[in-house]
Amino acid sequence: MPGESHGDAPAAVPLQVAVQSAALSCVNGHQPEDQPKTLKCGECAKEATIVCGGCWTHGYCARDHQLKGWEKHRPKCRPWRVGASSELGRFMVATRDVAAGELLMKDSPLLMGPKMVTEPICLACYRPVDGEYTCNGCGFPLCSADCEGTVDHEPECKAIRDSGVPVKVSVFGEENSMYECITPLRVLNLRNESPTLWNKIMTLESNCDMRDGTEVAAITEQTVVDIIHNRLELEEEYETEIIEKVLGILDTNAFEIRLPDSSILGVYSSASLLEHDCVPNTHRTFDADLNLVVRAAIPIKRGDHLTSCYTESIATTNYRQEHLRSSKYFICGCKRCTDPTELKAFTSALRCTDCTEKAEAEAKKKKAEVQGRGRGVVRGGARRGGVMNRINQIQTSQAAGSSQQGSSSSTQSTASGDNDGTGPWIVQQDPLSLSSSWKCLNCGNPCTDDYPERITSVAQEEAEELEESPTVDQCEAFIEKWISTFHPDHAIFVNIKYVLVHLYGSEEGYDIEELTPIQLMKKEELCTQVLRVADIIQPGISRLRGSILYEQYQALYYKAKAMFLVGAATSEQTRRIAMDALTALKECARVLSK
Ligand SMILES: C[S@@+](CC[C@H](N)C(=O)[O-])C[C@H]1O[C@@H](n2cnc3c(N)ncnc32)[C@H](O)[C@@H]1O
Repeated sequence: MPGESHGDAPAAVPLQVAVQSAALSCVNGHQPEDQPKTLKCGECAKEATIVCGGCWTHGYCARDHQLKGWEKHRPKCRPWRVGASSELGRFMVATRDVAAGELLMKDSPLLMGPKMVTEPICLACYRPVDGEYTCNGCGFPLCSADCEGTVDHEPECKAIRDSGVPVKVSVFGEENSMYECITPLRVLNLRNESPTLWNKIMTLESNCDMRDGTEVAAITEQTVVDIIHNRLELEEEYETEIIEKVLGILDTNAFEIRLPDSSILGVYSSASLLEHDCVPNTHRTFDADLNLVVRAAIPIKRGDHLTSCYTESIATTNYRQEHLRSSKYFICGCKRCTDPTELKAFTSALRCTDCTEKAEAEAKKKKAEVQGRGRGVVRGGARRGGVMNRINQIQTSQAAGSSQQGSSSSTQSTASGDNDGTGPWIVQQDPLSLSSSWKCLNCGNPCTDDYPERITSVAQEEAEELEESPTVDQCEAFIEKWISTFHPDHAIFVNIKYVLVHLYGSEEGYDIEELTPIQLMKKEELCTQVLRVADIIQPGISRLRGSILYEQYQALYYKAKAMFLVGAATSEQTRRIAMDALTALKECARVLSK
C-alpha cells in the first residue's frame, strides 16, 4: 500500500503453535497474562488464525491484516515470547535477532516493600529513619507525617493497628529483623484488596516443593508465620501454606532495588521470567519510577533464551552454585559453570606452587645468563632509576602489545597472564560435582582434599573484612599476600582490584590530580586486569564494565598529562595515550547510557 512500511513486520505464526506454547508455559495452573486466549483479528475482529511472530500474543485472521496492522502493533510488539520446559519452567526466547542495547521490556512493579532484614527505613519512601517520627497508627518509624497514611504502608499499618499492640523499633542504623513480615503482608493483603495483582503474583514460581523441609522454610515458619498468626492474630485470614507460598515467591522472584540510601524489594511480572545464566545476555536497570528496564547486553540471536544473573557474578563457581542451589533451588549448568576455567575467566582458580617455583627458578637462571652475557653493555646504557625507568618499561611493554603491561617480571605477577588454559592454575575438574578433584592445568598434579575450599574461605573472610573500610595500602598488601595462592583473576582479587581502582583517585592523599605517573599506570593496569574478566563474565553493556571504563579513561587522561609534563612522553606519544583515553570514555558512555 502506498506510504505504508511494513517490511520489518515479524513473520506470522499459526495460532495453533502459539496456543500449544501457551499451554506448555501455563505453569502452576495459571494462564499467564501475555499468552493468547480468545484471539480475534486485531484488524477486523474475525477469528484469528495466525499470531504475530514477534510477541506471539497478537492475533490476525490472515497475513495481509497482520501487515496492515503492523504500524499500530509495532509499539506494543516485543522481540521475545514465553516458552517452557520441564527443566527450566517458563523462560523467554528471542523471536528475532536483537542488537546490543535494544530495549526488551520495561516492567512496572507489581509490589514493593522492605527487604526481610534491613536497617530501619521509612515504610513509605524507603529512606533510612532515626526514630524521630513514628507512625501514629502502628508505631513503625517513618520519616515524616507526609509518609503516614500512604497506600503502600497501609497493609502492615492496619494489621498492627488491629492487633492493638504497636511496634517499637529502638535500634537504628543496623540490620533489624522486625521488618521481615512487612513485604509478605503486603502480598497477602492483595488477595482481598487487588485480586488481579494477587493472581499475577501467584503465577510466579514459588519452589514450594523444594523449600519444604529446608532450614530456610523452618526459620521462616518460626518467624514470619509466627508473627502473622500469633502477634497479629491473622491465623484465620492467612493459612500457613499460603504464607509459605508467598515467602517462596518472594525468595525466588523479588528483585533487589538499590536506592540512593537503602535497598528494597520489588516484584515484577515479565522480568521474573528471565532465566539465570552466570554470563547473562541482558542488562537490568531501574528508571526513576522504579520500572525495571531490561536491554540486550550483547547481540542476541533469534531462538536464544534471554538470561540474567541471579547471583554474584564476581564469585567462584562453588559460591554461585551454592547460592543458586540454596536460594533458587536449581543447579546452574551454564557454560561458565561447566567449564573448569570458567571460559578462561579463572575466577575460582588457585596457583600451583610447584609450577610457580619451577618457573621462578628457570626465570632466575635465564636472567643470570642474560646478565652474564650482557655485562658491560648494559652498564654503559645509563640505567635510569625510579619513575623514568618504570615509565620506559611500561612504554616498551605497551608498544609490544604485552598483556602483562607494567607488571614485574615475576612469575607471580598480579596481572592476568597465561590465560590460554595451560598455565600453572589449579582448577576443579568437574565444577558441578561437590566431590570433584582439583588439578593443575600445567603439571596435572592434584590438590589435597579440601585445601582449595579452605584457603578460599580464609582469604574471602579477610577480603570481606578489608572491604568494610579499605585503603590503597591495605588492598595492595592483601594482593601481595595472596598472589602466590590464587590466580590473579580470582574473584577475590577482582573484587579487591575493583575497590583499588576506585581508591586510586578518591582516597585522601590519592586524589586523581595528585597521582604520580607510576600510580596512574598502576590504576590503568588494574583497569585492564578487571576489564579482561568483565569482558568474559559480564560482556557488553554491564555496570562493571561501565564503571571500570570510566576509571580507565581517567587513568589514561591523567597519565598522558603527567607524562607530557615530566617530559616522559613526546607529543605524539601523549596524543596516542589521549586517544586511548577517548576510546575508553566513548565505550563507557555507550555502556552507561543504556
Ligand atoms: C525467577 S524464576 C524464573 C521463572 C520460572 N522459570 C517460572 O516458570 O516462573 C526462577 C526459577 O526458574 C528456574 N530457573 C531459572 N533459571 C534456571 C536455570 N538456568 N536452570 C534451571 N532452572 C532455572 C528455577 O526454578 C528458579 O528457581
